[in-house]
Amino acid sequence: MKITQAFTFEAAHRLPRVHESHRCHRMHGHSYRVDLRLAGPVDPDTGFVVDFFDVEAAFAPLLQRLDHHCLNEIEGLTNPTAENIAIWIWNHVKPDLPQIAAVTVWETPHCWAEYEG
Ligand SMILES: Nc1nc2c(c(=O)[nH]1)N=C([C@H](O)[C@H](O)COP(=O)(O)OP(=O)(O)OP(=O)(O)O)CN2
Ligand SMILES: [Zn+2]
Repeated sequence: MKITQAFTFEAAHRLPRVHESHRCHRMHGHSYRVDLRLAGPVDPDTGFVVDFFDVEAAFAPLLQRLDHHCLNEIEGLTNPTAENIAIWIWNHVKPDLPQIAAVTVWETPHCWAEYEG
């Protein structure tokens, strides 16, 4: 069974590795969405793979580090592409949510990166 919980945060970033003529070289912001997908058996007692409340609690400290921050200033996110943000979230959330199966980072409603570990 797979379950997914979505979160949103606002953040600023710039992409230091693109050419200075690329508009994303300049500081700008996005309303990000993060989907955490978890996979595993349904517990016959609870009916849950994982309680959504537990997913929320596990992700809360990371959300706090991301929301209304400049992503480039976060350790491990000096090049904060959607791909690198997805990997960073995976690496930080995996110890508390071992059932994690995919992290999807939506930079805009049309562009996203999905990491499956
Ligand atoms: N593979 C990737 N390509 C790009 C990434 C990325 O993370 N991975 N990131 C960017 C920039 O961050 C850029 O800001 C993306 O936003 P954009 O698609 O330009 O959308 P905007 O909302 O900023 O612009 P509109 O076209 O006006 O909606 C670029 N490439
Ligand atoms: Zn951007």
